[in-house]
Amino acid sequence: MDKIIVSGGRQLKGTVKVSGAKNAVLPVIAASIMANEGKSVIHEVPALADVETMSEVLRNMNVNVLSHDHTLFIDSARPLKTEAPLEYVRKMRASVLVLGPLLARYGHAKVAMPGGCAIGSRPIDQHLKGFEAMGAKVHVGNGFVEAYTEDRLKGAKIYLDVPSVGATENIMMAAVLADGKTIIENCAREPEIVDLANFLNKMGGKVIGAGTETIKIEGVDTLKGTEHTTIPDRIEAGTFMVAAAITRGNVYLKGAVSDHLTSTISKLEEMGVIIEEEEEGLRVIGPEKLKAVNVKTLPYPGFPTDMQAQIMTLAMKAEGTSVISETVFENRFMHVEEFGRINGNIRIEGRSAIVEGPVQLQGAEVSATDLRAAAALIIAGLVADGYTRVTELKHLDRGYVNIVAKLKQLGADIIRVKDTTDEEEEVINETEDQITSL
Ligand SMILES: CC(=O)N[C@H]1[C@@H](OP(=O)(O)OP(=O)(O)OC[C@H]2O[C@@H](n3ccc(=O)[nH]c3=O)[C@H](O)[C@@H]2O)O[C@H](CO)[C@@H](O)[C@@H]1O
Ligand SMILES: C=C(OP(=O)(O)O)C(=O)O
Repeated sequence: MDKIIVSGGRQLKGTVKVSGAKNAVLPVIAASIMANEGKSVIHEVPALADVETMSEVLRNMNVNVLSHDHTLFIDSARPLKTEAPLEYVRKMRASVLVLGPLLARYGHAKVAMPGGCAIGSRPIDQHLKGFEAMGAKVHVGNGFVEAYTEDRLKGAKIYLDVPSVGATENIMMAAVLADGKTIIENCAREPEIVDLANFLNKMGGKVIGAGTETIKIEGVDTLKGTEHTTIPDRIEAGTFMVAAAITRGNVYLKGAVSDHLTSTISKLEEMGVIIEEEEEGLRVIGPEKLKAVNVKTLPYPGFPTDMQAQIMTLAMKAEGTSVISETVFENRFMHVEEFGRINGNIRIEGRSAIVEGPVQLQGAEVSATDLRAAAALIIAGLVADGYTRVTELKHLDRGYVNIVAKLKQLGADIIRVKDTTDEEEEVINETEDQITSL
């Protein structure tokens, strides 16, 4: 088991390039299998475990997927298998995004049923409701969800009970090849939805309204492969913004799109962080003193749940009481216990975390309970006394490209080691020696 060791106290300075967005590229890869002619070429693909898992899901279905230099070449022209087994869904819930494309192209899809996960129960009832409205029969049993239709899917009017990102994507993909018009109401408005709609339209689809509450799709008969560049990862950008702010640093985030980060920028500015828009990205300057803030996570354009743990780290260093409420997932405060280990002063009241600051964080061994908790704990380590050791890095590897190298490039004292105590101790001793000799 690998560990990341961070020694606190360095200000982050310099430039970092934002990678392509995990949550944009995964649905795009899933959608590409609807092409029955031509290859899809996807650029700015982040080198992440989730991208590898999604590529494996496709290969297992007989799709030809090649990866070279941040570009994926996907050829799905030959007949495909229409199943995705549990080994993939267990690694990555986004595997369920092949349901819509397979059902639309082949009239059949069988995918292992994703269970709950660390952050909540995460049902897929809204995805299935959409497929049923389009005429599919859906059967859930023996750990699988299977959807089938003898005729082509039919366009339908679908109202989502919650603006689910995954349900909007799955239904939008299925509807592109359906017969007639589909209207999805109360849909998710995330930039990743817009990116997927752009990709589908380049494949020959007819999708309008992505980015608003209502998406209208006119079904077409066939789709072909196309070329596409993944949008920059707004959550990775936000994570580095917090890292810059907490270390009183000065970091230029090349590629960060301010329009995708409005709520994050607004909350950081409320805390006193200086954010300047430059030609190709954002500059973030951390203040001497941070101010407490109240944050409530909401579907886009509200404050992202995927930034909740990171802003909580910042709140621990801010003067006063911050209230951080999580309304998207019912169990996304597991990092609070880990923050307690490093001297955080946080109590949970219902769906809110009450954060008293500022505290002097103290390095300790902490476990990354989910992807964003991993990033938040690393950020905490940047300003903690001594060494913070972060374990359970499998979550981190799903969603951050080279985070250690990127932070190091900005001046952080950070290293990733294999879990051999000797090696770890050696690294710590060497680092301590270096620091003493400065
Ligand atoms: C790969 C990807 O893009 N993941 C993102 C996506 O996840 P994902 O697409 O899984 O998240 P959803 O938007 O679907 O979930 C939001 C809420 O809706 C509920 N729900 C969802 C579907 C459904 O059929 N029924 C239902 O009740 C969920 O339990 C959750 O409480 O959006 C989340 C919310 O912004 C982000 O945290 C994830 O990073
Ligand atoms: C929750 C997340 O992702 P996923 O939906 O892939 O689990 C995330 O990116 O923070």
